[in-house]
Amino acid sequence: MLIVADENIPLLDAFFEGFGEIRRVSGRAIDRAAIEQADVLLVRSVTNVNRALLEGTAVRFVGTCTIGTDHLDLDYFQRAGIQWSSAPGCNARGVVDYVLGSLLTLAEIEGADLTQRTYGIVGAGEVGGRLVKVLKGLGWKVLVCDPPRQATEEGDYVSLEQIIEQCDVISLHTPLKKSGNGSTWHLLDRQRLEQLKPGTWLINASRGPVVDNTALREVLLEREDLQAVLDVWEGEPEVDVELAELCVLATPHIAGYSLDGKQRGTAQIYQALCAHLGQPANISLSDLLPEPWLAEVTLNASTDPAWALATLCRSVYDPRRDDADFRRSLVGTVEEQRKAFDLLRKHYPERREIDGLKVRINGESPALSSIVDALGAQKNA
Ligand SMILES: NC(=O)C1=CN([C@@H]2O[C@H](COP(=O)(O)OP(=O)(O)OC[C@H]3O[C@@H](n4cnc5c(N)ncnc54)[C@H](O)[C@@H]3O)[C@@H](O)[C@H]2O)C=CC1
Ligand SMILES: O=C(O)C(=O)[C@H](O)COP(=O)(O)O
Repeated sequence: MLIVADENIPLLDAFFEGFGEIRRVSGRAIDRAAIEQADVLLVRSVTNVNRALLEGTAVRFVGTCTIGTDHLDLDYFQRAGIQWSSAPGCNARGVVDYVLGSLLTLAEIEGADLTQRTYGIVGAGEVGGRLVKVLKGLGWKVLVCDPPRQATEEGDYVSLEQIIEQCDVISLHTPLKKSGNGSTWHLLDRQRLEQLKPGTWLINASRGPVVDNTALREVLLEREDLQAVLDVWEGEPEVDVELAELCVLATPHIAGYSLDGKQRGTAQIYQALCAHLGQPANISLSDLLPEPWLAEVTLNASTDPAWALATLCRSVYDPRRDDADFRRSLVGTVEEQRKAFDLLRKHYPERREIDGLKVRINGESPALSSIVDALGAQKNA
């Protein structure tokens, strides 16, 4: 069996060498010639997999080690009888940690009290659902907009219009659906961006085109009260540099780039391929994932809760480092910037997730205890 795989998929040998030959290719360079003889194609989000790529090849299984599937032509897969799998939820925790880190930075810059804001989460699936749980666990006011879930599930949902009217913070976690019923392309268009409440913080770690980037640039230029955090960009790896400069935090699509999340994505696709081939999945991620570099954090019971929250989040991840690296890369020609975008992602440093962190509290503190619980970190007696 020949497996053609994006070279940026971690643990390729550990999970897939038993299946046959693995041929590594740069994700953006995967073309028909590269996959002509392949039986299995393993990709990440940068490879568009569609009829033009697949028709006439031997590929019968496509795995994407990502949550998002907007780079896959699923209708064509169905028509052509091609099996496929994504990795639902694999890096959702990483995105939650990114949003928490962004909120801490915004609060510091604005001198704002995070406990007094109203949060609007748009899209309450793997990422948004976990984020809602963390924010509610912290005792913060959260509104949730998810029309597809609202149509099929019980729950307290509001409309996007209510989110725009009532929320001080809006975080977007919908998939990108480019057209048709339920399209999320330019979900935040110029009109909706103009309607944002004074002082709104807008965070987009979903897909770039969910926000009209040109309109956002223009609105940010007109309205100094708005603050934006962008991890994803229309047209990435090419980025609107002026828009990036207007953002409080700008990062190169790394919100979900925890080591745990990336390796979990590979493990999920391994399991899906085993199921496709009718084989047992004997390799376990827990045997491969290294111990976190930071095993434990100790807090004194007298620690201020806001300080404790910031310390715990930042001990695991602080998006200001990624923001600084990204801004340094926004120089030179467009081609150089595109390469830099990909290189920052390819050589991303090890980052772990908050729920792998052990926290020891010296003494009794119900306030600190509930913060640790809300973050999903582990309490060490
Ligand atoms: N920046 C990054 O590194 C990452 C970005 N992502 C992006 O985040 C997206 C969401 O991820 P998950 O939560 O795992 O997906 P999911 O599929 O579990 O949840 C998406 C939710 O959005 C809802 N939704 C769909 N259309 C909507 C609309 N118009 N308004 C409000 N809600 C709507 C769905 O009903 C669903 O509940 C992914 O599709 C991917 O594009 C995911 C992981 C990492
Ligand atoms: O899982 C997703 O969806 C994401 O957005 C991934 O974090 C994207 O990572 P790459 O596939 O672009 O490396």
